[in-house]
Amino acid sequence: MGLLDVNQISLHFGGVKALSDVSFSIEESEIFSLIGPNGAGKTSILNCISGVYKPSAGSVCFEGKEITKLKPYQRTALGIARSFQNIELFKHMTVLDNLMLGRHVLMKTGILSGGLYWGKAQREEVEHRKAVEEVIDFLEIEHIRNQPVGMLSYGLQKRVELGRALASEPKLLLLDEPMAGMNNEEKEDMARFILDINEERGVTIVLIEHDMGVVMELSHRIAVLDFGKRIGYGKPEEIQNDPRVIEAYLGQEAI
Ligand SMILES: Nc1ncnc2c1ncn2[C@@H]1O[C@H](COP(=O)(O)OP(=O)(O)OP(=O)(O)O)[C@@H](O)[C@H]1O
Repeated sequence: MGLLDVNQISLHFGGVKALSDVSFSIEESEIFSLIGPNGAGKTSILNCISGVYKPSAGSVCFEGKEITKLKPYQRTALGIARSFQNIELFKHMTVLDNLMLGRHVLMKTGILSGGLYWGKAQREEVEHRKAVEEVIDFLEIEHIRNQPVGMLSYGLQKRVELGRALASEPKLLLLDEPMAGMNNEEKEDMARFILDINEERGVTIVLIEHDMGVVMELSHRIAVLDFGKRIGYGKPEEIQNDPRVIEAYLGQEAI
């Protein structure tokens, strides 16, 4: 049993088989990448893990408990956080406020009880602020903490989105193309943050990324998808030497 077990999941949209009988197991503290051509089913898997999609068959287990039927917010509360392929932040709000929203799932005092127990709510607010300030330090975004997110460069917005996911103190972080659209310097920064999140904060990471240099360098293990099927599974060097993977994906990338 791993931290996350995906057991024989299939996902159909009408006649389209987005996923067919896909299984893998992710160990605690791993960086695990999902790779494959466009439309192979990578984002669909992330959606089945985060609860946006319910698989047509199969199950998803987190820390040994089945979560297949849980709603996305219930999975977030268990410690599963994600970033999106297209940035999904509140653009008119500041960096700080966006990160505070990331803590929402951990807040015990609601608006009503906050009114009734003012002292308790205030203490909780201070604690959340402290945790968010720590994420701001970690991601080196002090200088933009009070700026509206919509004013920031694309690379910084991606970093803030990562920060919002981190603010919920996840055990498992799902990253869907965190480096897409970035220049080389921004990519290097993002790769360093992903490594630090994994090594220093002990967060297990599922990464979807098209840059094979980044994938092979960061990943402990990889699953390769093609037309919704798992065609490769193993350590980076095993994947790089797997004839089926080379034929379906890596060879095509090289061309
Ligand atoms: N909501 C949906 N409705 C219908 N078909 C969908 C839906 N979501 C995904 N699909 C289909 O499922 C298949 C897998 O898509 P998915 O987005 O998971 O692939 P991907 O590997 O993430 O691709 P990319 O690298 O382009 O993001 C595709 O054929 C896609 O068109």
